[in-house]
Amino acid sequence: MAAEHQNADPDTATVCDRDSLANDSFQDSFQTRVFKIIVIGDSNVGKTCLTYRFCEAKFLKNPEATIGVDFREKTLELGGENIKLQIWDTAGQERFRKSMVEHYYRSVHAVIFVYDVSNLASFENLPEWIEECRRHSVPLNVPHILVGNKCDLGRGEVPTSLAQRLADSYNFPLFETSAKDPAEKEHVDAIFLTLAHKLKNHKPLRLKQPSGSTATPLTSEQEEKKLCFC
Ligand SMILES: Nc1nc2c(ncn2[C@@H]2O[C@H](COP(=O)(O)OP(=O)(O)OP(=O)(O)O)[C@@H](O)[C@H]2O)c(=O)[nH]1
Repeated sequence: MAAEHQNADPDTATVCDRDSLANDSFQDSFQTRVFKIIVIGDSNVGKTCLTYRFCEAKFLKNPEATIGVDFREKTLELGGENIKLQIWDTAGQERFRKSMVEHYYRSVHAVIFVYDVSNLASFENLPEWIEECRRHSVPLNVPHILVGNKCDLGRGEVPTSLAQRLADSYNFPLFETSAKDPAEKEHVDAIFLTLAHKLKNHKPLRLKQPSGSTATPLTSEQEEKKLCFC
């Protein structure tokens, strides 16, 4: 199985949030605060490619449909503090979500909703994804972001004005970008950086070290990579 598309073991994947209190970040052994971000939306909108673009700074060619969940991690240095984003890339296809849905939403710190600007149905389905979050008790006060992906294909199906109206109605920030277009890399980074800044100030530092926090990211090399945006 390719390292970049390894599906997480549900048991392993939930260790970190099982041990953390709801909506509290926890510190890993390197004194880094860890935050869980879930990426949700219809199948094929580019959730995997967006996550990969941010974590690996590349466009993932020929991704397979996500089964259950993949997760990746990236550590950022913000204002002298290490912030680790643990990004849960969830399956859009219903048949691949069933057994995992409860895990996605548990102890989540932020939510990214993705639609495809060239696919109106993926935009029209957003309220259902938002409703699913509510059903699983994701607190309203955790940061939520709306992302229109595939802007390289044009916004013919979902103009910015339409997307902005929906974003305003929920009071979510809106980003439009492309995981494919290398020139959009900074915009993709900006999505995750915006969240990291919000999360950094969101909760006081939690000092307790969770026992057995052995969640395994897709690749270990991501942990080594640190971006300094100070
Ligand atoms: N043109 C274009 N294609 C993209 C972009 N992002 C992703 N794709 C393509 O869209 C398809 C689906 O991408 P994925 O990232 O696997 O989509 P997903 O939302 O993770 O899909 P599921 O795993 O089924 O939920 C692939 O063929 C990608 O190459 C983009 O920004 N522009």
